[in-house]
Amino acid sequence: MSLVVNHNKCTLCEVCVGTCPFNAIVTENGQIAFTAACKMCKICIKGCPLGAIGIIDEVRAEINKDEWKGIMIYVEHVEGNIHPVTFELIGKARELAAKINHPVYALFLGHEITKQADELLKYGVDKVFVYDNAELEHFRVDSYTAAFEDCVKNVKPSTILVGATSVGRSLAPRIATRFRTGLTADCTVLDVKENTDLVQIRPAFGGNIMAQIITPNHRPQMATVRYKIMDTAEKVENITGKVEVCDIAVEKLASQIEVLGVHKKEVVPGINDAEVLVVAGRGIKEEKDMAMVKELADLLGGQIAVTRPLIEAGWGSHNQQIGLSGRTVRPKLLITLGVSGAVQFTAGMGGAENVFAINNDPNAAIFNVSHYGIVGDIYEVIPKLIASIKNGADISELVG
Ligand SMILES: Cc1cc2nc3c(=O)[nH]c(=O)nc-3n(C[C@H](O)[C@H](O)[C@H](O)COP(=O)(O)OP(=O)(O)OC[C@H]3O[C@@H](n4cnc5c(N)ncnc54)[C@H](O)[C@@H]3O)c2cc1C
Repeated sequence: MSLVVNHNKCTLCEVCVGTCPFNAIVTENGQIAFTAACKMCKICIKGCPLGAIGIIDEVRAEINKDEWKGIMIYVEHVEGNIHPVTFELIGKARELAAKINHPVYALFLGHEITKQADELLKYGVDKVFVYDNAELEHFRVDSYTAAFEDCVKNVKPSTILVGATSVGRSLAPRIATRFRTGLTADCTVLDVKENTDLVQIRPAFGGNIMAQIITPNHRPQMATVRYKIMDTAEKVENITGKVEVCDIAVEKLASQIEVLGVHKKEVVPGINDAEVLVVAGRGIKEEKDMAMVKELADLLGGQIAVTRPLIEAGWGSHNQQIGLSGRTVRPKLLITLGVSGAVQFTAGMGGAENVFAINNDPNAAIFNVSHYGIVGDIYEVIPKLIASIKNGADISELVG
């Protein structure tokens, strides 16, 4: 369905412009026009004093899926230092591409980055499209969107995968809007059908269902994937891929954003990169008991993470929270202390190599996703664990 204006009736009174709650109606070239912000609420139809706005059923143009080929990943980087989520996206793209016999593409935008593009070829990318341009030195979303759009128009990839990072979450919806296509955020599983439709699977309704989303009538298909969800691509023995440096008119990269300066944030090791995590849950009764959790984490050379109730209690910072509304982690060892194992929590820890749960409820869901478990009171078990580590207990098997 779409809205149409009968220009014989319309007198450009602009009542519709004023009544649209989404500011989606504009006067363009002396005519009323609807922008992409239109939500089809139809208030304008009722509000038009001349009855000049109507609705028509659109005949959906059939998409020729054969015209769209390749799985493209967006290369996230800061000054050429490639973010590890990129290699995870390549790993998934290679797996999907092998199923449908498509090539794997990488899109690399920035300035003085062409040399680093070779690094991507080592991971089995068939072609790296590089836009190496002074206008792309800093991440300015309008310039990056323009270059991204240019590449998608020229290459016509069937699927685009972007890391669900701050940059990716800002860029991917803009590209989806430009191509009027679908975008599924924070996918946890991706698969592809024989007809090249991407099966995008992600938790929905607070993690209570796993939604399967497909984009059967549009191309490209787009998904964002969180860091630490997919496996990193293996390096290939024989590099066969190529780097293609792309030209784009400088005017297309014009930006409304002026970068006045760049202040680098101090890099604080986060729970995402920790090899050992000790997770405190609501089984911890008082804030002072966090000292016991810290002692255990320190002895194991690890970091403290928490469940959401502890953030709400103010006992941890948001960047320590694991789960659906927190971080995704993949440590070698994850010890949970008084954590029930709600789906919203376990959604963020599925990739942990060894999960060791301590809980006094033998029926706690956490035991369904743990490799080792102790049914017991954390206030008895943790001091014993700390004492035995201090006495030289060998935990190397767990920590890898
Ligand atoms: C949309 C949405 C998003 C959410 N996102 C997140 C998220 O990202 N991360 C997150 O963590 N939660 C999230 N939640 C909340 C989530 O549903 C759970 O409420 C939360 O994970 C429970 O935390 P918990 O396991 O610490 O507490 P509880 O569920 O209260 O579990 C405490 C556990 O400790 C055990 N216990 C108590 N005392 C002891 C003891 N002395 N010794 C041993 N064991 C003991 C109990 O048996 C129990 O199993 C979200 C919820 C919603 C609705």
